[in-house]
Amino acid sequence: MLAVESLRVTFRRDRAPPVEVLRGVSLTLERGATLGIVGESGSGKSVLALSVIGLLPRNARAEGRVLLDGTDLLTLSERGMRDVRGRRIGMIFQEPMTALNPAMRVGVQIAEGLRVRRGLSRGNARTEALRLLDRVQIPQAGRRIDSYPHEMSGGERQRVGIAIALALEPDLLIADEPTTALDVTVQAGILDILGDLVADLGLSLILISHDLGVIARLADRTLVMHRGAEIEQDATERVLRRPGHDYTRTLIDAMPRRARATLEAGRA
Ligand SMILES: Nc1ncnc2c1ncn2[C@@H]1O[C@H](COP(=O)(O)OP(=O)(O)OP(=O)(O)O)[C@@H](O)[C@H]1O
Repeated sequence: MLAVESLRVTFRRDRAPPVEVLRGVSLTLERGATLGIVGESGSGKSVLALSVIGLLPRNARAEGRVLLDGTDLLTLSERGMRDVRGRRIGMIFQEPMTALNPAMRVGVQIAEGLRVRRGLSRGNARTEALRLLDRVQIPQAGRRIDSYPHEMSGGERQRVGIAIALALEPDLLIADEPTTALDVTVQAGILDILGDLVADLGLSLILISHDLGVIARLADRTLVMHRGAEIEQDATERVLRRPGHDYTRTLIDAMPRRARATLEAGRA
């Protein structure tokens, strides 16, 4: 469903030469599949995600093609891209607090997209918001629907972020470091939810993380990035068992001990 072809992104800077931060990256993603993108900070993972959803800053120039079911998103107008964003491609960010309005009850925030973009009545939008909160496993959703973001834990806020993305029924979700701000047990819960959504709803998922342990839990295929370029891209199991590059080996060595133990057990 998604094919990125030779994507180059350059940032213009005042009086300094432009910097190329993506240097010809290509990837493909099948419907219902999960692609992991891993690499250290600054390798270009977020810039790649922003290119796909058309949210690059104004000083950026993108070349290449980003094909969603054959349509090149880089050629769409801002208005055309607004239709794609949310409805076709949902985005989940690292820090859910920045994506949520602190002064609005979470149920209202989920319902807003349902009313404005899916045309649901106020009552139906609330019912659907409740169903979505259940879907992302917020306990006592009937009561929590009227909570404000600050009344929820970090993990619950991220679940609300996922519910907001799901509300528009996208067929592709991009999760950029969705668990980095959370502690390990909460992290596992969020990853389980994302895995269930892919399995139950047939969503495609791009999961971005600097942590190969996170990627290994969910991704069928993994793209390893370094300094804006692809290092390798293959079935996740292959990347983990037979890394084709020293850089990938460094990332495997940096995996938390527990994730590595699971991997070793799988190998034995
Ligand atoms: N608005 C911008 N203007 C100029 N350079 C930028 C801008 N945004 C990102 N960059 C540069 O692009 C490069 C890639 O950044 P990006 O955020 O994609 O990395 P990343 O792999 O997602 O890292 P992190 O995990 O820290 O977010 C970095 O060198 C960064 O400094």
